[in-house]
Amino acid sequence: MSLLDALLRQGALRPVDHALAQSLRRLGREVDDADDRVLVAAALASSAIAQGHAGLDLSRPQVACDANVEWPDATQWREALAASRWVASPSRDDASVQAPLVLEGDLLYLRRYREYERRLASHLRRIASAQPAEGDVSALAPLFAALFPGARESDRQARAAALALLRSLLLVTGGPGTGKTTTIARVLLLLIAQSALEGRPAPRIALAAPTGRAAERMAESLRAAIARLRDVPGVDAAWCDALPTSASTLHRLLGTIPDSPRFRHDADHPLPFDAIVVDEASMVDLPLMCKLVEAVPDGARLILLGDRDQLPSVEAGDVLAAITDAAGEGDALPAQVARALSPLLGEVPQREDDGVLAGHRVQLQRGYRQAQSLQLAPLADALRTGDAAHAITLLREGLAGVRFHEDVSDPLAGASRDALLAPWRAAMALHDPAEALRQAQTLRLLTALREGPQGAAALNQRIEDALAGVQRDPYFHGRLLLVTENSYRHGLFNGDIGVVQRDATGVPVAWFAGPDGVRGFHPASLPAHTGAFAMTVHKAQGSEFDTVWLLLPKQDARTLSRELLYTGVTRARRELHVCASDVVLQAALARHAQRVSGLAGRLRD
Ligand SMILES: Nc1ncnc2c1ncn2[C@@H]1O[C@H](COP(=O)(O)OP(=O)(O)OP(=O)(O)O)[C@@H](O)[C@H]1O
Repeated sequence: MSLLDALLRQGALRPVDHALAQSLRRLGREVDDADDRVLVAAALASSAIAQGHAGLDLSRPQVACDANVEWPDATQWREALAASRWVASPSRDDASVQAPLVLEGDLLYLRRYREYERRLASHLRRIASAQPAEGDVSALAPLFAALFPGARESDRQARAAALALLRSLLLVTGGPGTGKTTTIARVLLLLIAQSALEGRPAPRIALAAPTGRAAERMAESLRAAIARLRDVPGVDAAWCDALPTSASTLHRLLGTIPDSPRFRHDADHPLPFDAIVVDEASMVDLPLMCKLVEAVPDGARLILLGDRDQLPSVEAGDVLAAITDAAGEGDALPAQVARALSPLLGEVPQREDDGVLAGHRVQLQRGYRQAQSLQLAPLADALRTGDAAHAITLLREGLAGVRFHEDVSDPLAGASRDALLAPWRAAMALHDPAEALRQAQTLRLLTALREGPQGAAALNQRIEDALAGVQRDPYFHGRLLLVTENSYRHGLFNGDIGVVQRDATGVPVAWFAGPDGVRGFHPASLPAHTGAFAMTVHKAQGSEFDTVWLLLPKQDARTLSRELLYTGVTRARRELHVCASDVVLQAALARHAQRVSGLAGRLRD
């Protein structure tokens, strides 16, 4: 049996991957080029995209496909591909490729994804190598010192802000509550003050995030940060007034064109902004990040905020991780940059300027948000670093606000059932949509899986049965909804959460938060949606809840990883419940949500 047939028989390929291989086989017969290894590689390069990889790594095919087969030897496989007419082996920056597949080293790409990577790398280099026009930062020194009193004691937030003045491309990475938004509010204030001091118009600033919920949270945090800035001595109220207070989704920022994968803003029609700040950058996939950087005008700043330890984007990507890998830790600065920033930062450790992204990243380390009642940081650290023994000890010994329900596989049965349902029952008693939406954010049951008895779909069903009865109306008062596709017509986006309320006449209305208060829709007119009492950790990215119940499956599953656990627990603000066995925790923490990508290599060269 051919390898292609074996993979198909094991269910390791989707019909679309197989169809690609079949069409190459048909064409290949005509021209005597139908090597099974080439067809298999083509099918796997296609299926790899669906799993979030940019392409197929010939030296590690099992990363994209866990079938039980004997894989070809990587060297011979590469040679067979290099000899095929369907495969181009261009130089890294060659933009003239026509073949459907592209081989670079051990990486085999579908041409389109190799193009996304090539264009993304080239535009990141363009942005990174541009120098902002304003060179001298000394005039800002008094304001800088007022904003960052610890600037000379290696405060990372101060480092990030100072770098933002000098760099067109900056990555600010850090876990939840490390002050990314606070720092950005200060950066933007400094840019506005700089323009004012130099008699220039205030910079045009855009704030964006990959989902509507993340954009809302970003705007909320920024408004809170601006309110605090008004009390800092030396800060002019007019500068605060010039700060942006709303954020949009990336799709809205770039301007979707109905039925087209393209956006209104692109390299030929760049965004009309001087500074573009993108939050939750770990959720941005390769095609979208490519289109974003292409639309960044020459001379504008791009600031990416995110947590690289979180799950990567669902679609092909892990772009933030690749960029941060290429940029290094950022604990030391290239000598020239360190000198230019010394009026603000004093002495800063220096490093060789070794690559186009060196000195373009700062990792914030200290957490500030920690509620007294929730001692999350040690657990989050153990999960992030995959230290299973320590994580299990912490869970068993107890941390404030954290409950370990060891070996519990059904939190809807037994003692925890009422505790779980109580906040949703409380939301059902409310008649004000804004209040009900607020209450809806207080608790979430997060799962690793979507399907199966411990998947989000089945759990939602059971929660809805418990709340409204088996014979319920599908849109019962208090039902939580999760939008699962982007709809520009509605202004509703994948990941948006709504709540159903019955009006005085009993008609159901689904309410969602919007930029100017709540907005109501008739349920029948909504874009695709599901229940939202339980949701996957993937869908919860970019959101936070007062109380999180994290349920792991009874058995290990490929979707489990340290990134999934870290993302899940860091959604909790006040209280965290973990339902899992030690065996599954250990298996999950031994796995990385790794993604195959050539981006870091392209950015390092
Ligand atoms: N240097 C600081 N000193 C004191 N408090 C701070 C400092 N930086 C941030 N905080 C506080 O920590 C909290 C979290 O800050 P912020 O929202 O900026 O973090 P974040 O990294 O953007 O979080 P998230 O990733 O969850 O959005 C805020 O209440 C903020 O006031």
